Amino acid sequence: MAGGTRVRSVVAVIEVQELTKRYGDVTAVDGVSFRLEPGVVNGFIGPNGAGKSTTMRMMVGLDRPTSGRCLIGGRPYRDLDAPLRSVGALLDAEAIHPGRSGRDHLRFLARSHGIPGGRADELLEMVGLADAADRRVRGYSLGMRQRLGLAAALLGDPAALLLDEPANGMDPDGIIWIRSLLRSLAREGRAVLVSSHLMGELAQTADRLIVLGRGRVLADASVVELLTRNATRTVRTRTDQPERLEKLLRDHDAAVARRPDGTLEVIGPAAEEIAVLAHHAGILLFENVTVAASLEDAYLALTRDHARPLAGGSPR
Ligand SMILES: Nc1ncnc2c1ncn2[C@@H]1O[C@H](COP(=O)(O)OP(=O)(O)OP(=O)(O)O)[C@@H](O)[C@H]1O
Repeated sequence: MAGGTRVRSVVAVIEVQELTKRYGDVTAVDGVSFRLEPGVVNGFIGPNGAGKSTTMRMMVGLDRPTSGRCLIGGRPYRDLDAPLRSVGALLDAEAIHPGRSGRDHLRFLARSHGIPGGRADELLEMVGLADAADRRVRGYSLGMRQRLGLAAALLGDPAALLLDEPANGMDPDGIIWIRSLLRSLAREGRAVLVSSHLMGELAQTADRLIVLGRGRVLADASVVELLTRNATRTVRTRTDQPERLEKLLRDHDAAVARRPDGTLEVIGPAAEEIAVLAHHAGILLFENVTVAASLEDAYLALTRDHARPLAGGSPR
């Protein structure tokens, strides 16, 4: 990829400071602060309507904050000398002019920013659109538009990337491709912010996760920290005396749920402690395993009470 080895002149640290956006009675973004460092993939995750897109739009000056600011290498986006070299953004893949070909779209953007036209062809190749480059964007699928949007975001070889749901509309191969692309962009020293409302899309890609709910940051931590702090360890235990074991565990302050097949799901004691208790009580265990805590569980636990009621429906 272009620019991988050269020293970057643009500082990629991005500081979002107390950003707030109100639309009438709705506070879409409510005092959001975070910092993006070079070389890190930051997952920006939250339920529908949490305020991810609005935050990202404000970061590049597409929406005006009610209060707060975003500084890119110490300056607001509008004051950057070469914005496309500082921040590449994919915010709305549908916004591309439908009558132009993919190649014309990129060449037009390149020309208006003083970037050589050859860079457009290089990027079309990289995002897998070389064969479709001369077709009108009108005929592109959503996944193809996302690829074109990504190429546009990368035109200026930017130090930071803001990508709003880039995997939306991509096929499984596309999703795998985008994961490895984001990792390699970060390895080259770029700061990456990538949003999704699906933890599965970010779990294997992000180093850090910024979790948003109802316009507020609920967590900003590394994937490992988030897992240890928020996921609950469960032990699955099977015995021929489930009633006795359940009572014994409850007497030792464990939370126990009995499943229809008779296995017990235990929250509290570790598998070793359960084995020792059962042994002393003369209860035989057929199975006693720790069920790995998933990032999805941690995310759900965090956002459970922070889904925004969506118009015409109940809170999700
Ligand atoms: N132009 C607007 N006018 C009025 N309300 C808006 C506008 N843009 C966003 N909102 C509201 O702000 C809130 C945050 O929306 P936003 O699109 O930023 O959330 P999101 O986290 O990106 O959601 P999704 O995952 O669904 O894309 C929502 O309640 C939304 O309805």
